[in-house]
Amino acid sequence: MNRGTAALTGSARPVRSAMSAAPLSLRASEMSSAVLSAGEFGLFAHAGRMREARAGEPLFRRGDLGTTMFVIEDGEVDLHFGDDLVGKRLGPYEFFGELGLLIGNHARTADAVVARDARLLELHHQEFESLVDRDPIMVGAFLRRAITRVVLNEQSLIRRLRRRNHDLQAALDTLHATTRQLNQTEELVRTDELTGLYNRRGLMLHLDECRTIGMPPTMGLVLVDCDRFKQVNDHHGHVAGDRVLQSVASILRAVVGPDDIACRLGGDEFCLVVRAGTADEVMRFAHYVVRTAQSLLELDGEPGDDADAPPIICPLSVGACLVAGNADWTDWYGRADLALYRAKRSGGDRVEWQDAHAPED
Ligand SMILES: Nc1nc2c(ncn2[C@@H]2O[C@H](COP(=O)(O)OP(=O)(O)OP(=O)(O)O)[C@@H](O)[C@H]2O)c(=O)[nH]1
Repeated sequence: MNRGTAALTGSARPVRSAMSAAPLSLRASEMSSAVLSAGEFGLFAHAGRMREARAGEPLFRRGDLGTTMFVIEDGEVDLHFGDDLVGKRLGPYEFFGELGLLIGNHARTADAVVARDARLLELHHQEFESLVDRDPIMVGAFLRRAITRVVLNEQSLIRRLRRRNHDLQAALDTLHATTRQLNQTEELVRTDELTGLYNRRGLMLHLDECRTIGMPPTMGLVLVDCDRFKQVNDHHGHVAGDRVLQSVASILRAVVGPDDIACRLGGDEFCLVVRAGTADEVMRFAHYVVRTAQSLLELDGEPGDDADAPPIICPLSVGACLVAGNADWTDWYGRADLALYRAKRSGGDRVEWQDAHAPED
C-alpha cells in the first residue's frame, strides 16, 4: 500500500482553500466542484492507496458495482456516460466515483478510462470511514460537497432529458406532418384532377395492394365510354365537355360501395371494378349507369329547354364482364373492351356482356 503522503504535501496543487475553513459560504458551483483541496487530498492519502495507471487502462465500467473513489494526482481520466450524453475529462485533484465510496456497491454510471498516464489515489468505503475520527470537519465538508454535486448533476441530467424529450416531441410532430403531406401527395398522384375519381395509376396501385392482401376469386369489370363525346366539345366547348365528364363521374361514384372502385381511365373512358360473384350482380351496376345517364338526358331535353344549351350528360356505352381475381389487368380490360366495342357498334347507349368463353367477334 502506498500512502503517498510525501508526494502530497509538497506537490499538491491546492485549487482553493481547505473546505473546512468556510464551507457554508461557498457558492453552488464551488459546492459542486470535483476538485479536492490540498488539505483534503492530504487527509484522504492517509487512508487510501496510490496507484499508477497507463493511458487506455479502464478503471471501471458502467454498471460495475463500485466501493471506491478515485482522485487524480497526476494525468487525466475520461468519463463516458454512454448514449449521447456529454463525457468529461478530469485532471489533477479532481475526484470521481464518489457514490461508490458514499453508498458502497453502487452501480457505476460511467466508464472511467485513463486518458493520459496517471497517478491515482484510490480510497475504499471503509478507509474513508476511518477518516471521520481523524478530521470530522473536513470529512463533513467533503460529504456536503459530494452530495451537492450529486444533486446538481441529477438536476442537470433531468433538465437535459426534458430538453431531449421536447426535441423528440418536436421531431415526432415534424414526422407526423411529413407523413400527412406524403399521404396527401400520394392521394393526389392517384386521383384524377377533373373528376376526383381514381386515375389509371391509382387503379393499378389499388389492384397491386389488393393482390398483396388477397384478391377475391371473381370481380366485376364495367367499362364505360361516352358516346359521341367529341361532338359535345366541338359544339359546346371544352368546359361543357368537362362538365359532362364530371356528371359521368358522379353517376359512378353514386353506385360504388366501399369495396368497389370507380376510375377515370383517361379521356372519356371510365370503369368500375366491383366485388361480384355472378353476371347478374355486375349487370346491375352496368344497367344502373346507362339508365341514370338516360334519365338525365330526358331531363335535359324537356320541352321548353334551350335546345342549344350545353348538355349535362351524354349517352353512355358499357361493356361488362366477370373476371378472375388471379388474372391480370390486360386480360380483364381486353374482355370488357370486346363487350364495349359491340355496344358502340350497335349504336351505343346500351350495355353489352362479355362471357368468359363466348366467341370473340
Ligand atoms: N372536355 C374534355 N374533353 C376531353 C378530355 N379528355 C379527352 N377529351 C376529348 O374527348 C374526345 C374523345 O373523342 P373520341 O375518342 O372520338 O370519342 P367519341 O367522340 O365519344 O366517339 P365514340 O366513342 O365513338 O362515340 C376527344 O375529342 C378528346 O379531345 C377532357 O379532359 N375534357
